[in-house]
Amino acid sequence: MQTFVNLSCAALIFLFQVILLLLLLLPNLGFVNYTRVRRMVQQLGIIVVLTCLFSVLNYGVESSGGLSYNFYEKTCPQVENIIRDGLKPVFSSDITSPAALLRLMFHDCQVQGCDASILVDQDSEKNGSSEMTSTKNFAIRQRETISLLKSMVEVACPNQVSCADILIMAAREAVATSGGPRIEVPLGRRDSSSTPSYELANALLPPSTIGVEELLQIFVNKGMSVEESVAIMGSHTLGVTHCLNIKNRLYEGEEGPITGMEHGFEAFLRLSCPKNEESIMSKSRFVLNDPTALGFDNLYYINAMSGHGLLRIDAEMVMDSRTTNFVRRFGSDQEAFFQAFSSAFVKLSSYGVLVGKNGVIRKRCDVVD
Ligand code: HEM
Ligand SMILES: [Ca+2]
Ligand SMILES: [Ca+2]
Repeated sequence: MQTFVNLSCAALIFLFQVILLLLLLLPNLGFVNYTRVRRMVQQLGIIVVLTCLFSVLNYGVESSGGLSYNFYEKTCPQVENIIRDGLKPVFSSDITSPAALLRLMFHDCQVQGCDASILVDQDSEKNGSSEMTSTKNFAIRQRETISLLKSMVEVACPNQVSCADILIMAAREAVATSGGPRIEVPLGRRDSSSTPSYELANALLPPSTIGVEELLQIFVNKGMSVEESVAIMGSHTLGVTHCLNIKNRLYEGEEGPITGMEHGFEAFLRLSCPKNEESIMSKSRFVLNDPTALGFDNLYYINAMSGHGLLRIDAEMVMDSRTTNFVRRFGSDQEAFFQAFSSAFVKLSSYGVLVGKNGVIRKRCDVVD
């Protein structure tokens, strides 16, 4: 879009220059008042230049909530390469790390915006226990990878790049490396200087039981369309869900078949997640989010349509009249999913961020001074 604005402006300005040149060069035809026409064209030209300047500047700021696509151009031009190279050994030593990094990003952004608050390990005197102690953050992993990347970035460009931006860039790499789209993300986030309480995290992170209504409330409030809200749930094309997050759907108060779940799959889940298991194994049992849990593809939608979705939201999105067409389209057109996912990712990662003089650039991601 920004390129489009720039190109249109350049084209308009060029057109006015050509008209002015023609007016200067063409022989005076007598029946046209050239001085008046030239003055009019000049005035119009000035208006076009000013409007263009305004919209180009304005677009850069407004489109991404104060973030920009070339934020570290002068202060740390190599930052994206450092992140990409730094992640290679992480991705190859732990094939499940891309899923963890993508979820980490959502859980940071959902509580007080994408400000790296989730990385802080200190309890705050004012707020009590840190956000990570919330049960909703169960099985959140890979926080230490962001600290590792931060230490690499600090060597090259000290005190310039926020942990919040590093987290977004890492999540973007996670999607791309798993076969998903390569998303251009605007940068310039700053880190929170305090850690929110675990109560805030508890209140803001969605429970595993939400339906379409709550889903739309969460994401439409962040400026997403219904299509983008359905697309961001496609994140569940990666990773796993632990049994404790689906037990309520499988067992609680359910005698008959589970709404929207195929019988064979229901039987499989009951076997994979036994009801009254007391052993230490029970907490670590999990099932795949979709059959290609390491690949970022559109199988999540195809899977949900065949009644193999794990969470209530997976089944409801297929049945609800507001979302069903998008689920179908993403299931049959991966490119459409990738496009909507990319714009949803940018919106999620730009919502309510700290920019400019707000927030800080932390020295260490796990500590606020
Ligand atoms: C708003 C509705 C959402 C709900 C109710 C939800 C719920 C869940 C649950 C229950 C799990 C399983 C956690 C576990 O048991 O280990 C999970 C995993 C995951 N979620 Fe979500 N989620 C939502 C949105 C998102 C969004 C917006 C993203 C990314 C932008 C995301 C990315 C992931 C990923 C990648 C995993 C797999 C993590 C792993 O394997 O380590 N989720 N989600
Ligand atoms: Ca946060
Ligand atoms: Ca997949």
